[in-house]
Amino acid sequence: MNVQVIGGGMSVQYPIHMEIAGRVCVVIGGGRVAERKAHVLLQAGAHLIVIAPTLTNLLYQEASTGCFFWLAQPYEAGFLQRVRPFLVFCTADNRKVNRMAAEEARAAHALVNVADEPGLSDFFVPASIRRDRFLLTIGTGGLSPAFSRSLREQLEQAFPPAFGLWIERLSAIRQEMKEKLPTSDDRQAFWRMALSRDIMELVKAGRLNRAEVMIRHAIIDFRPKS
Ligand SMILES: C[C@@]1(CC(=O)O)c2cc3[nH]c(cc4nc(cc5[nH]c(cc(n2)[C@H]1CCC(=O)O)[C@@](C)(CC(=O)O)[C@@H]5CCC(=O)O)C(CC(=O)O)=C4CCC(=O)O)c(CCC(=O)O)c3CC(=O)O
Ligand SMILES: NC(=O)C1=CN([C@@H]2O[C@H](COP(=O)(O)OP(=O)(O)OC[C@H]3O[C@@H](n4cnc5c(N)ncnc54)[C@H](O)[C@@H]3O)[C@@H](O)[C@H]2O)C=CC1
Repeated sequence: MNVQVIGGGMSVQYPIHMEIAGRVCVVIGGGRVAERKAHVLLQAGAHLIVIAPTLTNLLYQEASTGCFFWLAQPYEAGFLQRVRPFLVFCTADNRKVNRMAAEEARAAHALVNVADEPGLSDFFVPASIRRDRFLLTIGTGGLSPAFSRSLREQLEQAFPPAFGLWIERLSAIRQEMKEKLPTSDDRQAFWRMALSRDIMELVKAGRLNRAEVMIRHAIIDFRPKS
């Protein structure tokens, strides 16, 4: 079969929320940047290995309680070939070490993030707001990480903890609607109508019961096309 690869050439990034639970991920370096990357990896359930001669105090405590495996030494060539990780983060404060590790990671078919040379990265880490399964991410294509952070700080308060519970409730109603409305077009029309601004305001105010009642009223009023 003759397969043609079509497209490519655009220099904007593809947004993706990745499942990494149980996958082996390696962070090289144990400083402030490593700490940020490691925490998001641990939250997502990665099997984390950190390779660094020194750790921040917080990472040291976490390593001591078994949150991740700490290889307490400088990065050594050959390690990534043996471990074959899924994701590799090069965050040493040494450009040569990061470059060498990135090259080896790529040879081992891992996806690589290089903290001091964005041009060598397969992906960037966005700023994020998480409320359980709800996840909002912000990126600038590497142009201004400080802007990503500042916007994240400004948006935090617009997403109260109730968001996590709310999407769990929506998921339950969604399952019910799959039975009530058999066609995908009707379900799409229903949710576009039901998730109104009023509902969003109720959720933001933590009034989840009231918001759910309004959605359930919308179910009664909804007239499917098919
Ligand atoms: C390309 C990318 C690669 C990657 O790391 O994935 C990258 C690269 C670099 N960052 C640098 C600096 C800073 N990074 C931050 C903060 C964050 N950086 C993050 C991501 C990313 N940073 C990716 C692009 C994301 C995007 O597209 O916007 C965040 C969002 C996520 C996270 O790291 O977890 C996290 C905020 C988390 C939060 O709080 O919400 C701050 C602000 C601060 O710390 O206050 C500064 C100082 C100010 C400044 O320089 O802007 C430098 C120069 C280093 C140097 O000068 O030595 C490089 C290298 C270069 O640009 O050459
Ligand atoms: N991408 C990003 O978000 C950012 C990237 N940076 C860049 O990231 C790098 C790290 O910054 P910080 O974490 O603030 O530095 P840091 O000084 O807090 O930590 C450096 C870490 O690298 C480790 N290290 C040094 N040599 C090593 C080796 N051979 N093998 C393994 N680990 C080694 C040290 O033990 C230490 O844990 C710098 O190059 C900095 O320019 C800085 C800020 C943000």
